[in-house]
Amino acid sequence: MGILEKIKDIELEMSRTQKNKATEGHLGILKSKLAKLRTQLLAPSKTSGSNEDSFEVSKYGHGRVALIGFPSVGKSTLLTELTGTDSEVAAYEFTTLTCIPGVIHYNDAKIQLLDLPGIIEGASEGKGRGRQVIAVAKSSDLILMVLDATKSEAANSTYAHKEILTRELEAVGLRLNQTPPRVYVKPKHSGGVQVNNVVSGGLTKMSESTILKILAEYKIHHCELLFREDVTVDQFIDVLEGNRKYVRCLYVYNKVDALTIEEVDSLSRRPDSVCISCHMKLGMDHLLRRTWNDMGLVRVYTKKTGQKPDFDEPVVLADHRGGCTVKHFCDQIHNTLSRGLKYAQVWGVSAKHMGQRVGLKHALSDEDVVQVVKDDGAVDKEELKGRFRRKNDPARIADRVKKAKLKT
Ligand SMILES: Nc1nc2c(ncn2[C@@H]2O[C@H](COP(=O)(O)OP(=O)(O)OP(=O)(O)O)[C@@H](O)[C@H]2O)c(=O)[nH]1
Ligand SMILES: [K+]
Ligand SMILES: [Mg+2]
Repeated sequence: MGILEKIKDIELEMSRTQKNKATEGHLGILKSKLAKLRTQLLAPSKTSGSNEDSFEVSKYGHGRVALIGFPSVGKSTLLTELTGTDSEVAAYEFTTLTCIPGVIHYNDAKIQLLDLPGIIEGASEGKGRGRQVIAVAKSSDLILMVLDATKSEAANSTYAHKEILTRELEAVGLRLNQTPPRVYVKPKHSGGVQVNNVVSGGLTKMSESTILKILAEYKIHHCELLFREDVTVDQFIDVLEGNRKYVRCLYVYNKVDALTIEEVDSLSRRPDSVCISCHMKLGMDHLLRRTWNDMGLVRVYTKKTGQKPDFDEPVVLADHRGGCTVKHFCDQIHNTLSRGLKYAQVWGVSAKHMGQRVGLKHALSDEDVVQVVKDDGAVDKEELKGRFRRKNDPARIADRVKKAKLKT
């Protein structure tokens, strides 16, 4: 039996199984099996094995945004509108057949925007060019899920489209607008499974026996588990699979020119949603602003002692877990800068007061001004190491001894 058939079988069994306390463990095992099969499906050594028709284009700029959506929702029209790059637009489906990159210039940053072929239900299992499209989505810092607003309320199909696409992306390990579950697994050689949970109110979404059954499915018999969050079975499996990608997603409803004001109003109130019309050039500024906010890019203006800040060319820092720090800023300018830093002075939102003196760990905010003060007296650690190495180099020692002998 092929992987796809096995997946179908398990999905069928799951749909037939009633959800209650008694079946929780069994469902947990089925979900783990499903997750493992899907991971197998993603493994690169598939029949063709080659990725010559992959859509991968090289990364460019300070971040990458992918346009994901059903055919003919207006992805290419949007790319052309935001970047000026031509991508063929037509009324028929599957006009775009490959990945077309463009660049958004916004707030002195360059953001790579990727137009992609439309995807349909079954994309994660290889329908259409679904797998290649999803691979590009996985490599992005933000996904713009483009939806056709005219197909919304009446048939409720925009809702359906959004759910279908979300399911397709989830099937390959993408998690939209979620944070990684705060559950930690420490494998051990013996001692069985030890469950520590620091969640007030305890774990309400799965029992300890379900946890053990799922662990057994992953052949984990000895480990220390720490739950800092009341997670679901699915989230727990995500932790064990370990290959999930957590990415931000904005839902972009295009073609609102064909809707009433009331309909637009209701769509734009949905979470993480933006209404636009490429034809009427509506909502573009708003979309760019939301894109910028979601990417978490930080602009830092540099300043030299006794001079005015340089507001022309900021250093743009990409989102780092735990924020963009003075260290990230220094590294972006030069890889040795942080070593010689005495302190940095900061003006802006992140500073407690104007010109606050801070160290490398200080987290910077967008549009901060930073002045680096170098410690000229301090000897560089790397330089010291180098000196030590040179001094103790056997060849040099031998050389020194030889010279000393010659003198005497
Ligand atoms: N009414 C209206 N039509 C639009 C708008 N934006 C795009 N369209 C039309 O929608 C159709 C599809 O546009 P495309 O940009 O080719 O859509 P796509 O998502 O790139 O399609 P594929 O590449 O085939 O997946 C074209 O006929 C566009 O003119 C809009 O804001 N309003
Ligand atoms: K089209
Ligand atoms: Mg297109």
